[in-house]
Amino acid sequence: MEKQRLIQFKGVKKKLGKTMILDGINFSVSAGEVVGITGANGSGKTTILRQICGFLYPDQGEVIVSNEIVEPGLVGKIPAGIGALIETPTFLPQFTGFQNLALLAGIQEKIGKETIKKSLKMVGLEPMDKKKVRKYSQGMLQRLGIAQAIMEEPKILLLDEPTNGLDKDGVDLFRQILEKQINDHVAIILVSHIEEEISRFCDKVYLLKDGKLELIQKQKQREWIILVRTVEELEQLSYVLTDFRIIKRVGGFATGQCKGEWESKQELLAFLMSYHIIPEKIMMEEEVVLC
Ligand SMILES: Nc1ncnc2c1ncn2[C@@H]1O[C@H](COP(=O)(O)OP(=O)(O)OP(=O)(O)O)[C@@H](O)[C@H]1O
Repeated sequence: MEKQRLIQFKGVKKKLGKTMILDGINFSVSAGEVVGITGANGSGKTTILRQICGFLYPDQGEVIVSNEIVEPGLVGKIPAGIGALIETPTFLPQFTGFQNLALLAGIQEKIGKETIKKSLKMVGLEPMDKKKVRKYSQGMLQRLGIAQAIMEEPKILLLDEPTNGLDKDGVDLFRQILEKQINDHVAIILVSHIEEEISRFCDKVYLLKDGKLELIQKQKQREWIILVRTVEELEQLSYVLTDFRIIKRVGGFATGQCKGEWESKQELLAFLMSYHIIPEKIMMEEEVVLC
């Protein structure tokens, strides 16, 4: 069964000032899919996100969100079902993080206090912290921005440089959140300059250059951890896997790491078994971080 396409760009052209920023853009994002967009500063990545939110409209072509053409008339109001973190999030400085989210949620009247608290906890912020947002660090603001984007359990999530300013714990929490959103079949666009981030999470990656989108990665590259009993087996792995490296032992086993496009552990296991290698265990990188 074909997955539901939640975002579609059809021949979208957009001029800003005298420059043609988007010059015939075509792409789509389905439920549960993560599409990455990368490109130089000023190439127009945020312009794409703004059009999905209805902050800007194409000069030519169509932007279709949840089966509806985005048309003028809703300026400044993000359509229902979209969670967005676009550029540096702005909040009211005299209020706490919780109060800010409660105010934003109050506008839509869709979620209660407990859901807001849950979102804050997911990003590692203490819901009842009395600290005002004006005293937040950049990383805390970014965490609050992510909480705001996910709190209404959107069907579509737009993330512009989401790990900006996050420390290692923040990045780990973000990874867990993204995994959850994918499992919940959210359609996600991730704009990022960080190659590692974009290649790990995205099913497809586009480069935006001179107003055109070029597909530069077709499938998600995940990091896999493979545990085996002997050093000889590690050596065998290094022959059959590209980009294979030996890492610190996990759980007492000889351990290696590689990058690859397998959809599941079973798929990787089948690949290794075709070379008569039977690993002790296969893990995804994030599982090792967690243990
Ligand atoms: N209202 C406007 N009028 C004229 N030009 C604009 C306007 N808004 C944005 N631009 C220009 O459009 C181009 C694309 O901007 P956009 O913010 O989409 O780029 P970006 O790829 O997101 O950049 P960055 O990586 O720096 O965030 C930039 O050159 C910007 O200066």
